[in-house]
Amino acid sequence: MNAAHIGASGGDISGMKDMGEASGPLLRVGGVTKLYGGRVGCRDVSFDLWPGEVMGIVGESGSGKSTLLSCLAGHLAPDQGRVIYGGRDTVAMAETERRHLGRTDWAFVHQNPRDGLRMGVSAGGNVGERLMAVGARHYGAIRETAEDWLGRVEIDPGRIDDRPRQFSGGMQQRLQIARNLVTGPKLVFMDEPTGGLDVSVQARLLDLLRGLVRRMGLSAVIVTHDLAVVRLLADRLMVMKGGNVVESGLTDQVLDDPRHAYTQLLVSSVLQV
Ligand SMILES: Nc1ncnc2c1ncn2[C@@H]1O[C@H](COP(=O)(O)OP(=O)(O)OP(=O)(O)O)[C@@H](O)[C@H]1O
Repeated sequence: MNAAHIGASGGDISGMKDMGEASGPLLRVGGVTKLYGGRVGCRDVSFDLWPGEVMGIVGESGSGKSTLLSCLAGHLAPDQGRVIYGGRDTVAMAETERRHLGRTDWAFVHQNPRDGLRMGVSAGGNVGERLMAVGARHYGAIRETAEDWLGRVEIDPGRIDDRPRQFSGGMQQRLQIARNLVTGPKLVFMDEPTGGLDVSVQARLLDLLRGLVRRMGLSAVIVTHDLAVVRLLADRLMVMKGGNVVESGLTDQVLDDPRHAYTQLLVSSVLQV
């Protein structure tokens, strides 16, 4: 997907004229740096994300994946750099505008479904709430859409009135995905979406995610330490180490022919498991 664009991303996003145009990148990340005191969270990260493209970010624990994702999604203010969406720098945006984007154009899937769901609200309420946040008002239509979405994420629509805590971990994660996707976001951030689940549950979730991403033509940035996740979902890959991107490229290319010694180690350590 978008192979013609691969490699077009670079460190310098100044002087680019097509920011925000329909034919241009959906997200332009330039020189994003976040320090925690003297410690590097992430340093000078730049890339373009094109419509319909899935970018995977991999690396060992502490490599800076979550810090970068938080900076991109506006949960954390970078010390330097720009995150251009729709022609506007979201770093410089007012908090209220960023929150609006979070309801309309963006979605964020947390590793722990408890961070992305309202545990005291029914499954249908969790999905319906997002629709209401973007203006839906008709109760019958909201409930119908919620039922449809429960089905799409393989949850029995008959359980629409159950609370998430009555669901298994895998079901909770699928409900979180339904809550996030029901409004048709343009860009989805995912932080270890299959983390903390049993292997068989992970496989089913991955399969479901892959289907949804492809069918909806979603653009996504997915953080994971699991190379199987990026192999299945990501068009392109960035490998992080010590807060820096050490290698990037088409997923299959990077995984099948890793250039950087660290990526070679990551790939070979998976093969040895
Ligand atoms: N709130 C914080 N305060 C201080 N240092 C932090 C904070 N959050 C992260 N760091 C440091 O920033 C670096 C990158 O951490 P980060 O959590 O982004 O990595 P990660 O690749 O997401 O790791 P994991 O896979 O374990 O979540 C690490 O050295 C970490 O110790």
